Amino acid sequence: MPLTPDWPGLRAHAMRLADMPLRQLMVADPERARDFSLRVGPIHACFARQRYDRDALAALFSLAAPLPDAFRRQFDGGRVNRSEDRPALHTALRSDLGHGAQAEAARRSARDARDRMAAMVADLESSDITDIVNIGIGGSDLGPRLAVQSLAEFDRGRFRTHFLFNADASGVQRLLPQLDPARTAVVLVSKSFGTQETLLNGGILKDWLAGRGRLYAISAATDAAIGFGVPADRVLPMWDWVGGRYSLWSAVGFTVALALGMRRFDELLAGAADMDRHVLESPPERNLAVWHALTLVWNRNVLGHATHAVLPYDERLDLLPDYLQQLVMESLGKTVREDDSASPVATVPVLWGATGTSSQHSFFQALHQGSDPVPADFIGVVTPAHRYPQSHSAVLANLLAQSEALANGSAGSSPQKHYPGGRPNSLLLLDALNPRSLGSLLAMYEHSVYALSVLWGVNAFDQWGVELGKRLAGSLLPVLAGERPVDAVEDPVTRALLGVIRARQAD
Ligand SMILES: O=P(O)(O)OC[C@H]1O[C@H](O)[C@H](O)[C@@H](O)[C@@H]1O
Repeated sequence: MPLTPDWPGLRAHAMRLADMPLRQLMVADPERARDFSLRVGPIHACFARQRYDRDALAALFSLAAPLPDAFRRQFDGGRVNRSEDRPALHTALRSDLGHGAQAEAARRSARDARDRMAAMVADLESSDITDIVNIGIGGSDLGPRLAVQSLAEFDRGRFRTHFLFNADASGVQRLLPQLDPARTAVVLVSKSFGTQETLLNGGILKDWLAGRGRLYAISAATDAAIGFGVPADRVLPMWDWVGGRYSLWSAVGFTVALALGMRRFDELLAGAADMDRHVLESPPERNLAVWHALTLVWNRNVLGHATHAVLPYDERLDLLPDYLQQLVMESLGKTVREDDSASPVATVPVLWGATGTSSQHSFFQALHQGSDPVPADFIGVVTPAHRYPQSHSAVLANLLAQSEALANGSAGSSPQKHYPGGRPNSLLLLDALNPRSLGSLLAMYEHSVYALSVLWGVNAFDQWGVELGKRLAGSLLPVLAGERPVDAVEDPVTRALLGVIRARQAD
């Protein structure tokens, strides 16, 4: 049963704790820092700075009853994507925990694709190709770009990698002069092979290659990719049972494998598989994804916080907030439940964020003294990959200080200098940032998102909300190209704006 606004006792707990300073919760329960923490593989998670105590937490965990079965259903290939009547078997791309024919068949396809991908990586390595251009958007871009960027220390340097994602061709214009078409491999990543941005950039690059270099595609629409001009033996598969934002673990990670090598790519998958096992086999109270999801429910539905920040204290994780925005907001940005009823409770918070320490010098003022408390996930890395220990100590000191300051606040000498505190946050500390720990971290968020979708009763695996804008853009394209008159546009505001654009372009 999805959540309803009258969950037993939760609001009563929240009211009981409403006036209690977060600092007081620590004083009242000296074991809290230890007991509100969880270690899973390379991740130490700390929930001690959330606005709940043991009794409230116990009540919150009572919501987790449906989750173990729901996880099992997803891993086994149950049709958890109800609106499209499909399973969501991204877990079969990296672990062998799913039972039954569906999961087994998915694993077989995934293994075949991985082996073909490994052969293609080896073939490219022994070629004279120097540059890889990955073209995709959303789930066909953010995962590979995040992995390549955040794991740059593991890049073997065999290829230079580039990413084109936006319809805005400024990126293409800047990139092409740096490349030699004869030594460039273009990788088109598109599950649907119908995405406007990808086809636009792909078309430009295909013309520029003019038969030189190499063209690859990763797609579930193999025929469309071949029709576009990609040789059949250079098309790697995707499947309708993997959502774009859950697809890093598939051949969508081709560019990651080219940058880091297959061994590192397999480590990324192994890290995700470690988290899969943890999530599937741990009881809710010791289950990191469940605890993470319930904490979000507490902050969103019980305390009413409308936004949530992700604050990685490591510049290599610069793209993580963007990646999680798609994962969380595209999966959970829905208010109609799977049975078509309207959700009686709020669902996804606006997720946003940026790396510390730089964001401390931009938006942290509002986090400390703004009118809306913003719950946050602080993400830190214990051991750096560089040889500047003083800098790293500074980063960790700031991470710990900000988490503490937001939670505890401080009485000021004047109202202007008063820090109210009471701003809840969690910490996720990775031992080090490497393929395995990144895989575990991303998989944890995936499972947390799925748990939330079960609790809210929404489908985490469709994204109907993005279609209307695409349709409208498609109908405006001929007008902008001058093939249809502006007058044919129905909406008066769009019509007026098109008039302005036309007039300016004619100047
Ligand atoms: O991989 P593609 O089919 O090109 O899709 C790329 C992206 O575009 C769509 O608009 C969806 O909102 C995303 O979920 C998807 O990842």
